[in-house]
Order: sequence, then C-alpha cells, then structure tokens
Amino acid sequence: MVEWTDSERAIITSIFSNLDYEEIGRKSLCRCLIVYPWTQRYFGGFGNLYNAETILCNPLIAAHGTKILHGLDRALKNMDDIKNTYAELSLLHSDKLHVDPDNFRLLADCLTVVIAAKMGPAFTVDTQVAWQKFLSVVVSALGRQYH
Ligand code: HEM
Repeated sequence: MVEWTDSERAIITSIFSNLDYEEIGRKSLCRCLIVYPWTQRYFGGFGNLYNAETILCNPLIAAHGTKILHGLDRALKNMDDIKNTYAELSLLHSDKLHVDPDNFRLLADCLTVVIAAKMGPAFTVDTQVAWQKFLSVVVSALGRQYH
C-alpha cells in the first residue's frame, strides 16, 4: 500500500485545484501523439492525425484529452486505493483497447512536461517529487490487469 505524507497530499491537491482540464488534457495527449507517433495507432477513429498541426486542432483529440484528465482525478479522489480505483479502466485498456502499457508512462511524462511548463517556477523539486510519485502509482495501477 502506498503511503502519502500530508505535504504530498497537499501538493497533489493543489495541482488539481489549479488545473484547466481542457487545456492540459488536450496539450498532453497531443504532445504524446506527436512526440511518440506510434501512440497514434490507437486513435484511428479520431479523424485527422496527419501532422502536428492537424493533431493540435483536432476536436476529438481535445475532447479525449479532457476525458483522460477526468480519469486521472479519480486517483486524486481515491489516493489511498488507486489500485482498485483503476481495476476497470486497466481492464478496458488491456483487454478491449490492447494499449501497450509502456504507453502509460509516455503519456504520464507528457502530462508532467505540460504541467511543469504551465506552472513555471512554481513547479519546484518537491512538487516534481510528489507529482512523479502520484503518476507512477497511476501508471502501475493502470498496468495491473495486463497478463
Ligand atoms: C494516464 C493514463 C491514462 C488515463 C487516466 C486514461 C483514461 C481513459 C479514460 C477515462 C477513457 C474512457 C473510458 C470509457 O469510455 O469508459 C480512456 C479511453 C481510451 N484510452 Fe486511455 N487513459 C490513459 C492512457 C492511455 C494511453 C497511453 C493510450 C494510448 C496510447 C490510451 C488510449 C485510449 C483509447 C484508444 C481509449 C478509447 C477511446 C474511444 O474510443 O473513445 N489511453 N482512457
């Protein structure tokens, strides 16, 4: 079981309370699709992913980015049981969508880059430590139902 200090909880809560889900979700998913183009294979039904420009202004991708952030805030609301919180979502990504679990880490890194760029100097070392820990727990929980 993952233990969280009061300070880690405060940092994670504060990141979410200042988060623009639409902006950060869209930018993170777009960045993932552009920087790691093989991740595009799962989004065949999402319209035009021809190049960086079309990805960045694709409304279906933007909407899915927002959906991912709403998925992420389930972990915030259930910090002491992230593993079970994601059991179903993990099953969906493995059995139904066949998403390679390595990709969770890639998207997580894009989220970190986008949030750090947005927060600027407020993204301190302590912030990064807590945020990275939070995302590692999410990534591991999402990967749990793979076998
Ligand atoms: C932090 C990591 C991630 C979270 C929190 C997350 C969350 C979600 C959520 C909430 C849904 C909607 C589930 C539903 O409709 O019930 C979803 C669907 C989906 N996810 Fe993820 N996801 C993550 C990573 C990824 C990655 C890395 C990929 C592929 C590279 C991916 C591909 C998909 C696809 C293809 C769908 C179905 C989209 C559709 O057809 O509507 N996800 N994800």
